Amino acid sequence: MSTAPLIEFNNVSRTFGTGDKKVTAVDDVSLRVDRGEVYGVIGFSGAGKSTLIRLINGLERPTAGSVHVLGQEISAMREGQLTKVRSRIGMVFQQFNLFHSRNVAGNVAYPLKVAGWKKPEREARVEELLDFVGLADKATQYPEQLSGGQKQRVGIARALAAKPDILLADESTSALDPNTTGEVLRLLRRANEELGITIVAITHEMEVIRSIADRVAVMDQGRIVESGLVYDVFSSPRESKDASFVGAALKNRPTSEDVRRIRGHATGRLVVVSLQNAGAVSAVLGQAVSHGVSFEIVHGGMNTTKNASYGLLTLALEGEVSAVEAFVAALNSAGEVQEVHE
Ligand SMILES: Nc1ncnc2c1ncn2[C@@H]1O[C@H](COP(=O)(O)OP(=O)(O)OP(=O)(O)O)[C@@H](O)[C@H]1O
Repeated sequence: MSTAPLIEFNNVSRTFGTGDKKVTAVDDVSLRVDRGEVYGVIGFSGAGKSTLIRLINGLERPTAGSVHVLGQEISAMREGQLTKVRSRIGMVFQQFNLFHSRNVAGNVAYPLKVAGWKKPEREARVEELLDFVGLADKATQYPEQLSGGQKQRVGIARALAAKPDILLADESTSALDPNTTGEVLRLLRRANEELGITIVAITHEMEVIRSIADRVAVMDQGRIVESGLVYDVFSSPRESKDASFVGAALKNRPTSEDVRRIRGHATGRLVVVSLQNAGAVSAVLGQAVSHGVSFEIVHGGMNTTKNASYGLLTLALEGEVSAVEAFVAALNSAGEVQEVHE
């Protein structure tokens, strides 16, 4: 099997407007998404996530750089050539975008009709998909009769219908309540694991990245400020070069705002310790008294990603300078310690 990435961005920028009104929505982004992975992109509103996803299916064109999808340079294609590549990309939307005049089966069948599937094959495929998303009993119902989570499951079945290679999920759970969010995320994860589909999920919700992504890119003002395996990005106590609020929030590292709040009640040396080996860290914390040090946990906690736990604790340490120094050294042997800069 080819090891070429399924999606590759090379120094891609997309600007809108000119002069004073110029906005750089995507700024010199390079990334690659491999076959079979779930790639998450997280950032606040306006970070450039939607523009990035639209560059993948050719709805936007870069102002600079190139975008390759499924081995073809999509950014260099004429409109007419895009149809074929787009037929191999499914998309799930925040607002579901279902056809209200069609029932559930009709919505799922739609892309198959467009792709020219014959009726018997279409019907068999729709049945298979509704089974997969757990809505076999809702085939003849209409979207307005469904809950938000059910609507999104129809959206996912429709996106998977024509057996695409790539699924783009654009804030797929942002319109849902927490319970339903879990249900939809579990379904996306199954689509990846059981059907082998490559997923690119853009979101402002950490929960989405934590539960389904293998790798994550943190986007801020059009740039990717940090990227890597979710576990590595979330568990590293280091601040990124372009320390961003998103990055701090992702890792549960205190922002300067948090530090000001912490300083309202805690004195002492502030350190962040990584909980990659939580048992070892607890053991050291248990020895604080014998070091002549007292500590207060002022920020952080444990979290879980798709396949591991991680966490960062921020501690305020009190005691003689040398005692605190020795205690920090002991902590550092259990989990990486970083000072909190104020
Ligand atoms: N067609 C356009 N014309 C002008 N500016 C645009 C256009 N599309 C996006 N932008 C601007 O580019 C920046 C990035 O927008 P984008 O929608 O990609 O961000 P986002 O992270 O997806 O945010 P949101 O979640 O709010 O959609 C914003 O400042 C936005 O106003």
